[in-house]
Amino acid sequence: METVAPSAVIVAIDGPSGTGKSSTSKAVAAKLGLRYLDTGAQYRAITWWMITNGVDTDDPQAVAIAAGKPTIVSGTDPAAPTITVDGLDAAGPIRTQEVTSRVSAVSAVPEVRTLITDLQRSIAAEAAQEAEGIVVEGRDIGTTVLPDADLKIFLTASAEARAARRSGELRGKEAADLAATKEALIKRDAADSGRKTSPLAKADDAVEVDTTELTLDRVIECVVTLVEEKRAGRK
Ligand SMILES: Nc1ncnc2c1ncn2[C@@H]1O[C@H](COP(=O)(O)OP(=O)(O)O)[C@@H](O)[C@H]1O
Ligand SMILES: Nc1ccn([C@@H]2O[C@H](COP(=O)(O)OP(=O)(O)O)[C@@H](O)[C@H]2O)c(=O)n1
Repeated sequence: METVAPSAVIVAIDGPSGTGKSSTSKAVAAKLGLRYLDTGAQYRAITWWMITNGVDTDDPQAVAIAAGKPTIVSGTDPAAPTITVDGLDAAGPIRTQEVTSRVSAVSAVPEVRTLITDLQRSIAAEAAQEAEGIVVEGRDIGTTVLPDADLKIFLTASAEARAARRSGELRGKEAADLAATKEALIKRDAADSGRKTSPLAKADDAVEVDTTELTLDRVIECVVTLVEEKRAGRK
């Protein structure tokens, strides 16, 4: 029988791009001594591998055939999360506009989702056994990857607020104007929400938090309180 640390807590945080999933999840995990997993980084990593290995990301069959080839490893320290592909540091390359524009097509391929979902579940199981638990952020964590999570959060925010946050992060030659950022973001949300396999969706039992008018600190505080309430309720 699996041994799970008695206090281990599994937190799923989902939502569209720019709602604050990564910032919130990292901070909550750091504050509460939990591990942290950025599942979007894993889909970005496999997409980066497809691009650098000449796989046509618009060809689902080609992506499916290649899906098992790269080895993706995620480091789950919230203070310094890492991601490698075949031993190479992928943290920088996975954030390019090219990867961002192709990741929805790659992540919609069922073979890709099966492989990455299995990887995510094994990382979460390890964190529940060997650590205090984990905060896992993505699009389908509460609905599909970890349906038995102790706490599920679904973050939302207006498209305007999300685009403003995202374009504030872009620098130099990759800087896009606000309208273009908003358009790209809405297109990616539509692809992620509309795909057949495990679309972006709020789980029925998730707590929805609209972050449009909230500071990041306020969102973090709110999620920390919810996790603490969960832990207290189990004692
Ligand atoms: N509530 C908030 N108010 C203002 N800015 C925020 C808020 N939450 C996150 N941000 C900022 O928005 C950007 C995107 O946040 P991020 O956590 O990467 O979102 P996601 O992981 O959902 O795409 C970051 O620059 C972050 O600092
Ligand atoms: N659990 C997840 C996480 C991400 N993804 C895919 O990966 C992409 C990148 O996710 P991300 O979290 O890095 O995106 P941002 O919101 O940070 O821009 C998403 O647009 C989805 O296509 C997914 O399909 N399922």
